[in-house]
Amino acid sequence: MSDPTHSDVTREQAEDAVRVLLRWAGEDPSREGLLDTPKRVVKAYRDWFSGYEEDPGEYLRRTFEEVEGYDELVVLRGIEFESHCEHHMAPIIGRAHVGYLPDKKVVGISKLARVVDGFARRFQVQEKLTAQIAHCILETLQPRGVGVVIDASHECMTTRGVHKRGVSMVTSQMLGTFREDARTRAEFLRFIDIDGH
Ligand SMILES: Nc1nc2c(ncn2[C@@H]2O[C@H](COP(=O)(O)OP(=O)(O)OP(=O)(O)O)[C@@H](O)[C@H]2O)c(=O)[nH]1
Repeated sequence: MSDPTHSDVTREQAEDAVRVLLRWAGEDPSREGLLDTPKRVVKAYRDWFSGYEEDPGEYLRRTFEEVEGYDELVVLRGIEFESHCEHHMAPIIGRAHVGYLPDKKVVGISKLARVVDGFARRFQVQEKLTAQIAHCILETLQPRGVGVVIDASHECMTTRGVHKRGVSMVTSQMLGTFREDARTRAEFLRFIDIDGH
């Protein structure tokens, strides 16, 4: 496990910060059950926040030329993701639905899920996450339109704060034809049928 390339904080310092939080909560970080906890937490953070090491747009650079004639809607729905809210550093668990109307360039479909993860694995606000995914696809793939809908639950309001379970937040970002043409947008929304998930 290496330190993030952009960070000026070492792994040892990050582990010390975890020990401080444990002590602050009333724990003894030197008791046996907690000895390896700082190491585990830092490892988990490298996983949860690996998005800072990525340029998600890079996933969309390789396109399929053989399918250049395809000019209808492409939708990947129900992309599970895990993120963390930047307010409480609590998990955001949800699904993203991503569609685009190609203009010559078509990508490998898994790359849309990689773009979602690249932005989700950072500290986020759901509206920002939704917009970042849509704008990244628009700028890199230059399709005629992009639509992103995210349906997610925020642990900052289920396990703490207002303690409301079974609540999900839905956000959408429509760009290009998805914004301008009601029929394209309606077809996308019909395809994703978010209540069906
Ligand atoms: N719009 C939006 N709000 C979010 C998101 N994630 C967390 N929040 C909200 O951010 C707000 C932060 O409000 P504050 O009043 O500063 O924080 P707080 O005292 O912890 O608020 P409570 O959660 O109400 O206890 C809360 O209302 C959260 O529910 C998100 O992705 N989008």
